[in-house]
Amino acid sequence: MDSKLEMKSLLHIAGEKKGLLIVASLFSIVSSLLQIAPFVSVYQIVQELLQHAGNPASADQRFILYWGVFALVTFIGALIALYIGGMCSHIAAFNILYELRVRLTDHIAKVPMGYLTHTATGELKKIIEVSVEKIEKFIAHQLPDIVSAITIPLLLIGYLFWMNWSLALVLLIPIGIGFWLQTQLFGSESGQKAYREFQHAIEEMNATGVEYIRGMPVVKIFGIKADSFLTFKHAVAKYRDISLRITDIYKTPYGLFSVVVSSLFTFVVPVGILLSSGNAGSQAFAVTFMLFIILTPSLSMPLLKLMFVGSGMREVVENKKRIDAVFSEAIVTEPASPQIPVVHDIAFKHVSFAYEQQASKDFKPILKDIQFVAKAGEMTALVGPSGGGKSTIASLLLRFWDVQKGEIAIGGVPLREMGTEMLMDRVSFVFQDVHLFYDTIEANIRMGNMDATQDEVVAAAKKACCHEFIEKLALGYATKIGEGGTYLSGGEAQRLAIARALLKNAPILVLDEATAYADAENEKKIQQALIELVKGKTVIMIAHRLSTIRAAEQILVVKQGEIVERGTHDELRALSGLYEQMWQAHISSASWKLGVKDTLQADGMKEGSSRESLLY
Ligand SMILES: Nc1ncnc2c1ncn2[C@@H]1O[C@H](COP(=O)(O)OP(=O)(O)OP(=O)(O)O)[C@@H](O)[C@H]1O
Repeated sequence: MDSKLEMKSLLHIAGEKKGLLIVASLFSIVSSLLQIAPFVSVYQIVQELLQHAGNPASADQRFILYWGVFALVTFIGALIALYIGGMCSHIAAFNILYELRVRLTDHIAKVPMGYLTHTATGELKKIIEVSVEKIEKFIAHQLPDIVSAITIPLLLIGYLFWMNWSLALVLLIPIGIGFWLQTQLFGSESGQKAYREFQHAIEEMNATGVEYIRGMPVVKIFGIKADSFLTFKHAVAKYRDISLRITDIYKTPYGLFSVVVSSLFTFVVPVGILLSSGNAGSQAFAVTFMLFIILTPSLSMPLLKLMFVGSGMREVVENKKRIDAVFSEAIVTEPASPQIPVVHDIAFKHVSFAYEQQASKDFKPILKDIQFVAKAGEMTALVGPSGGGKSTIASLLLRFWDVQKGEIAIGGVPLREMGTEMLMDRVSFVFQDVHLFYDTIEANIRMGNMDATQDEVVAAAKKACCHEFIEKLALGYATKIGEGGTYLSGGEAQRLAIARALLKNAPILVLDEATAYADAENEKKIQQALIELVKGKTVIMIAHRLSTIRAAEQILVVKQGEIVERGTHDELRALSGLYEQMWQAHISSASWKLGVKDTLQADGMKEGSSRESLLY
């Protein structure tokens, strides 16, 4: 993006509070002008004193007093204007910050839920906090600075030209050199590339640094030396190299620019002396010359400020791009008049899906032509090798993503025609990673149904085998989860999630590896809780332990994004295919652990399993 477009896109954000920002910029200019005014007073007073150099007592006291008061008043005025300008730009900036954050969170609430993965949430948090803050800083501080840094030198140079054009012309030489150096500094392709790499290196170092600290337990447990955390080490080394390179690129033009712009009067003085030597006795020229010497430092300040505008602007443009990327994320379309499904069977009709867009070079279909019906009130189990696409099928049913080909329907109503709210009303899910909120146990269960009475919450907890451990806590249902409260085991958290789903009592249930974290004692309780949960529901269950889904009405074997086998447990075993291999592997791993007989009993794999007992 070239600098004009950069500025345009920034002004577009700023434009939302245009009026306030114009007022802020005007006050910023007024303040800068008023800050120069005392120098004019000094000029007038010195001129008066010089005119009466022979007899200073004869100088016009009232004139001197007038310019003295003028200096004081303009100085106070400059402070007031600075304050008002600052207030206006800050009010505008904080309003923009507020509106931007509200719009961002609003948009995020409408994007597909699958977008909010673990990594994306960290990145989103950074965008909402840091990127928006950078925009606020730019608008509150840099925008008024840019305006005054441009207008003040222009006005000053105009004034100095009016006073003495030949001397003023001399000033343009170092200023011109300064601007040329600026373009060398920030405008060159190599400079811009180095800056981008520098920013990237900082981000990489931050990200790997956080990862390094998070991974510290693994590093310690496995006795890995810190040196072997190579990604972080490389990131730090890369940052060091780029910092040195960027310093090397910038040091000469940066140093020269600072020197040239800070010492404007070293150019003015020799020329002034030269001109005054031809003007011997001209007191008026001497006084003008002095004015130049007084005013040139005021010219240097805004020019020096401008130098940092380039790098500051680039940073803010990068952050604006990140914000735009969130806004460009497509939102979930909602039907104008949602249709209500009457029955709750689920149909996947020729569904194909890829996480990437079709146009992306990484496009790789994860699901290919998935076709099945999960009948209402029955259990459909998804099994198969890891990475085959089971969780993806479940997440498509929850509309975490929209399918690219085919259609998913509940009771004949396509998900897109149903509306997210209606869909969420009809589906409960218990995932392997249970998310509990930093709130009381009761509030966490109640999330299943905000209107539930306390008795209903307790009843759900009892059915989900949570009541016992909750009662043992000092504050019972009022115990907070997380920091300052209690920490739950994986199995307890999962039972709490089941209680939540029980309270919701939705007709469709999606279970993903619900017993993943459980020990033998916990698992038995989870299974009991699940028996309560699945009663009369349409269930989609992802399971690795085949014994848990043995009595499912339908088992789908998913491999590399395709359903390769389907049927009941017995039908699939009779096929002697992948399911049979998995079943044999399951049996032998169980017998390896406990001995077949014990395991079969522990798993409830008795002949004639019914749906009620399938989860044992
Ligand atoms: N958010 C995502 N973005 C991109 N690819 C993904 C995402 N989630 C999963 N995948 C990929 O999709 C494929 C199927 O993953 P999925 O989790 O559906 O398989 P699975 O059968 O449930 O595996 P497991 O049994 O190990 O949980 C994998 O190759 C995985 O890398």
